[in-house]
Amino acid sequence: MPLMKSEHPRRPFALAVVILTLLILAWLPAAWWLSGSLTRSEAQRNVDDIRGRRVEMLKLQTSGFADRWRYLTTSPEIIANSPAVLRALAMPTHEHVNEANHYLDMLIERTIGDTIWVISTEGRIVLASDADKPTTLVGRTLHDQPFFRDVLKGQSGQFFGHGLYTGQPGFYFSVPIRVGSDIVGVAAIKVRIDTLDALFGDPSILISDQMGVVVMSKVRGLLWHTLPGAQAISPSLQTLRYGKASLEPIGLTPASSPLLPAGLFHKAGSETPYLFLSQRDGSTARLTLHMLLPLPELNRLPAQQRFYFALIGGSGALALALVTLLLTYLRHIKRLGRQLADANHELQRQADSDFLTGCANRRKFERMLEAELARSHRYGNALAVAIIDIDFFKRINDSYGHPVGDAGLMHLVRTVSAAIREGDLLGRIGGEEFALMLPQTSEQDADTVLQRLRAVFEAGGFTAGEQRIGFTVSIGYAAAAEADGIESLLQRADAALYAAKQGGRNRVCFGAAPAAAAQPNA
Ligand SMILES: Nc1nc2c(ncn2[C@@H]2O[C@H](COP(=O)(O)OP(=O)(O)OP(=O)(O)O)[C@@H](O)[C@H]2O)c(=O)[nH]1
Repeated sequence: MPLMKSEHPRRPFALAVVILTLLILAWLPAAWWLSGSLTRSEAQRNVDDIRGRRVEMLKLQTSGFADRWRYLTTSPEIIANSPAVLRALAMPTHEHVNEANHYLDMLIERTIGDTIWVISTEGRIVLASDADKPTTLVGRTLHDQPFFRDVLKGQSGQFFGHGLYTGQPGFYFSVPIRVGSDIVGVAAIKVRIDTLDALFGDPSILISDQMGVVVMSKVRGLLWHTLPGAQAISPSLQTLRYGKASLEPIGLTPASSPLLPAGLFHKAGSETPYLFLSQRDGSTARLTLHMLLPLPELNRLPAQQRFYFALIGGSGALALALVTLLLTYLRHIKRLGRQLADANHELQRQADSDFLTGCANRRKFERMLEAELARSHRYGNALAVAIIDIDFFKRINDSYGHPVGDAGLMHLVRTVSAAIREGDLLGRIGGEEFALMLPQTSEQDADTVLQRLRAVFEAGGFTAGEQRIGFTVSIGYAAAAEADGIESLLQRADAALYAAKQGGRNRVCFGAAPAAAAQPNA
């Protein structure tokens, strides 16, 4: 029997690699999903944070703008009731006109407006905040402009349009100037889109009018474009109000990427997600402030997901590898331990066995006899020991050769082993000398067993090649006495064997104990 089982040492690790590969294949999709949801929730947190801050900012901008707008819209009423203006209209002397122009100049400074005009009922500008400037429109006629024509008919309020002479777009606020029930003129104030632009430092802010058209944006590409949800405007009205026959939509579509938080937009032609916020104040009911903020950092979400995947997937795979290898290693160590124990057991068996016949050798036989003799002394059990020796064995060796002699020895072991009980033990204690231990066996029982054995050898034989070879055995035995150690017991059996040989061989002799020694359970 080989000392170690010939298991290939790499096999458990090959199995571990297969298991690990399967585990990693199952783990990777889970890690990808995990990294996606981690990226998404982190992006959601960031966007919520930005949205919260930007909404506050937009509210502040809107309320600041609304204050200025309110003052702008109430200015025409102040002008219409100004004594200086009324005086200049009633009595347009050089002095009254100068005084009124000076007043209008002071007033415009306090608003975000660009120009104040007082227009006569014929539509001619008679007073202006910029009357002393070369670019002034004093003396020009505005009778076709809605902010004059409609106001003269009794309407008043806010108008959007393009300057008749400058072509510049802007908002006009105008009211009729009354003396008693008569309309004696129109007070108007204009604020240019450019001026509104300059009010806002933030390029992400834009303003739309009540039609949903962008009327103020620092980003030129957005100006005069329509926002999502804008009203349909007829081409004629578009030309009249905005000086354009067609208005393009701004091109915002809701962004739908699995990694992006909800509520973001894409602008046509750009991959960058945008945050779009709107804020309206009651006093600027016809204007809405918006914030269109690009969030380029969100373009990195796929890269971030890949990074998390590398991190989560990699560390998970590493942990799986370590656990799998550790478990495999522990299993391997356990298996090696088992193999070592088996090998030790086998070594012990071989150390205790006779190399030729496989029965117990002298060392083992004496150890077992020692233990059995101690048991016999402790419990008073009977114990018999016999020594069996082949008669004229030398002749077999000499006649047929040593290998045939060996076969004879093996025949003896086979024959004796088949004839004895399970608790009995046969050991080879010399060249062709065997000892037989018979526990729980009295002298008489031993005699019976040994006589039968002797007879079996006498009648039987073994085959070597073509030959049938027989031999007889001589047996000497002794029964354990109280004072016996294994030496004295074996000595008596040996002396009995000697007697059997002397007595003519092929016989069984008993080696009685000295008279003083009592024999248990004889
Ligand atoms: N084939 C073989 N022969 C062995 C072995 N061990 C001892 N012998 C032989 O056993 C023989 C013992 O011879 P002797 O002691 O003269 O005894 P015997 O020929 O059996 O004669 P008696 O015992 O007096 O009947 C010797 O020739 C040994 O060489 C062994 O392992 N194999």
